[in-house]
Amino acid sequence: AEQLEIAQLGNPILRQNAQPVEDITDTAIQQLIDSLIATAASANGVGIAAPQVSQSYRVFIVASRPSPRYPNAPEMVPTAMINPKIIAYSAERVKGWEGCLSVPGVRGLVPRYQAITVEYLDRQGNLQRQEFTDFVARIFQHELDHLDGMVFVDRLE
Ligand SMILES: O=C(O)C[C@@H](Cc1ccccc1)[C@H](O)SCc1ccccc1
Ligand SMILES: [Zn+2]
Repeated sequence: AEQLEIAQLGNPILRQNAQPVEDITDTAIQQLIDSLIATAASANGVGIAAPQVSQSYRVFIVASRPSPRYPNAPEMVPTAMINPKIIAYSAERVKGWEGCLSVPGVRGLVPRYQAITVEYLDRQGNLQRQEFTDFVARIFQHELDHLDGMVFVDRLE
């Protein structure tokens, strides 16, 4: 699949509220998912959201893997999450370092819920309900923000 250009902060597409996906079987959506996976891999990302490749749809990829800053992050198969939402979250929030492919060269300490219960449709259209903690929870919240026109620098305390 093709690698797509990543919109940079200042591009209004990053500030829009993305649209829900109506038809998951649409080949355009399936191709978008493949391109998102390829783009995240080539950019060494652990996640990427459709608005970052200028497609204002509610879909993102979570692809956690160990990194120097998060050495015990789980190795995940890159997972497409369509029309995702958080249905429960922990009281406590944890600060952690984040970066963003749309904000190069910037790192910041961002407070995120330590544990979340989420629902999303997978690329086969099956409803998934899962609990994520720590780094994977952080990536999910970072990517969900992108669908709501938010960027991590908005959350720096
Ligand atoms: O722009 C994005 O959405 C990709 C983000 C994903 C991320 C969110 C929260 C915390 C860490 C990463 C990153 O830019 S991907 C690059 C990266 C990879 C591992 C650790 C930190 C940053
Ligand atoms: Zn980002």
